[in-house]
Amino acid sequence: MSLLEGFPHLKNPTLFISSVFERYCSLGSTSERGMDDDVLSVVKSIIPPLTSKKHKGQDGRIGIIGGCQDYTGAPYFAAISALKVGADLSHVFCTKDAAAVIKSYSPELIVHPVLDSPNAVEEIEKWLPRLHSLVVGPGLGREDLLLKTAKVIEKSKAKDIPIVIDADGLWLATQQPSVIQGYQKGILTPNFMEFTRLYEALHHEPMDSSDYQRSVMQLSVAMGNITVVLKGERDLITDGSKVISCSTEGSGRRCGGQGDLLSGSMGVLAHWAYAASAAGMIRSVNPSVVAAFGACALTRQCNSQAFQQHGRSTTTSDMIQEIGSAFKKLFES
Ligand SMILES: NC(=O)C1=CN([C@@H]2O[C@H](COP(=O)(O)OP(=O)(O)OC[C@H]3O[C@@H](n4cnc5c(N)ncnc54)[C@H](O)[C@@H]3O)[C@@H](O)[C@H]2O)[C@@H](O)CC1
Ligand SMILES: Nc1ncnc2c1ncn2[C@@H]1O[C@H](COP(=O)(O)OP(=O)(O)OP(=O)(O)O)[C@@H](O)[C@H]1O
Ligand SMILES: [Mg+2]
Repeated sequence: MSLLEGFPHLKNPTLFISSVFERYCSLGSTSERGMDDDVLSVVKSIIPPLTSKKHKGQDGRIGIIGGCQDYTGAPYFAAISALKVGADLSHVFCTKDAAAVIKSYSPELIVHPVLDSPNAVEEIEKWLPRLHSLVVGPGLGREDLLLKTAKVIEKSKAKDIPIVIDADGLWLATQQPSVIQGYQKGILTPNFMEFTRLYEALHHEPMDSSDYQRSVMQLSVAMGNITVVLKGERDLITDGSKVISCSTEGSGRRCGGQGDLLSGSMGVLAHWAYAASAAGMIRSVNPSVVAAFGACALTRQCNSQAFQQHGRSTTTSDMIQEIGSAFKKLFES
């Protein structure tokens, strides 16, 4: 379908983008394919052009907070995915013993072994003015590091930086919802278990598993209308006003690490979406929702492409190899 079909009166692309989004949000589930196309067109509009006029760093300096003795893969997957999506620099803030391991996976990442140092918050705070967005949680663990992380989140909010909270960052949000509650540039990306824990902590009752759309909307509202992405067979995305779903075809392969690819990608897209919004290129659309949809579609497309080649042996590293071509197929064609 032509993008302007149904909107012949709209000449202004900004208004057009707002309108397709409104139309998407208010439709039922019967024409999801067309709706996906409409939201994808909004995502396309936030992607910065590649020009010779830019300096290194302008398309994104992303920080990942996570990486401890047990988990080194998760922060690596998130950080390398951010680079592969198009960020210029990707920083990982992890513990000392995780740092050497993460560095050895890739020379492309900047790795700061600070998380378990006594002045961790100050060490990370130094970098915040140089970061465009933060992804908190992949491979962070659930121990005392969480307390330091809560302080970093507070400092980042004060600087108005988009913050994606995933994995063990969601454990922290479950213990202490106020750390992110009401912060409009915050995005939560729970899997089913993480969502259930968070829902039950906030609502003090079991979740109604017959109506996930309602539950995800309720959670977003309880969290002060921040954007929540419930990952699953269809990813449900809401900022508490409407629920949109992403059902880009993936595969039946559920290897660990796909969520890290998702949160790392979302970190970059959140920066781009908020930059596009600040420049007046998108209006009446929540940039967090746009970023969330883009990252979900991309992750699922990577999964589908990797599965076509590797079948049951597909791993997250295979999906990361597909980021370039999946991005091109979804957003640049
Ligand atoms: N290679 C790595 O280093 C990886 C580390 N990871 C890290 O591992 C830590 C724990 O993450 P988890 O995702 O395991 O945390 P959770 O405590 O949320 O565990 C989820 C568990 O629930 C199960 N589950 C998921 N969906 C379900 C559903 N619909 N119904 C029933 N059970 C379901 C999963 O099998 C998993 O064991 C995090 O720090 C995370 O970042 C993961 O990101 C995976 C990759
Ligand atoms: N049943 C499913 N069908 C298709 N895609 C799915 C399904 N479940 C999850 N996904 C996709 O996989 C991606 C990661 O979701 P998942 O629930 O595996 O996250 P996670 O448990 O946090 O992963 P990780 O192992 O990285 O922590 C999401 O983009 C989601 O769209
Ligand atoms: Mg996860």
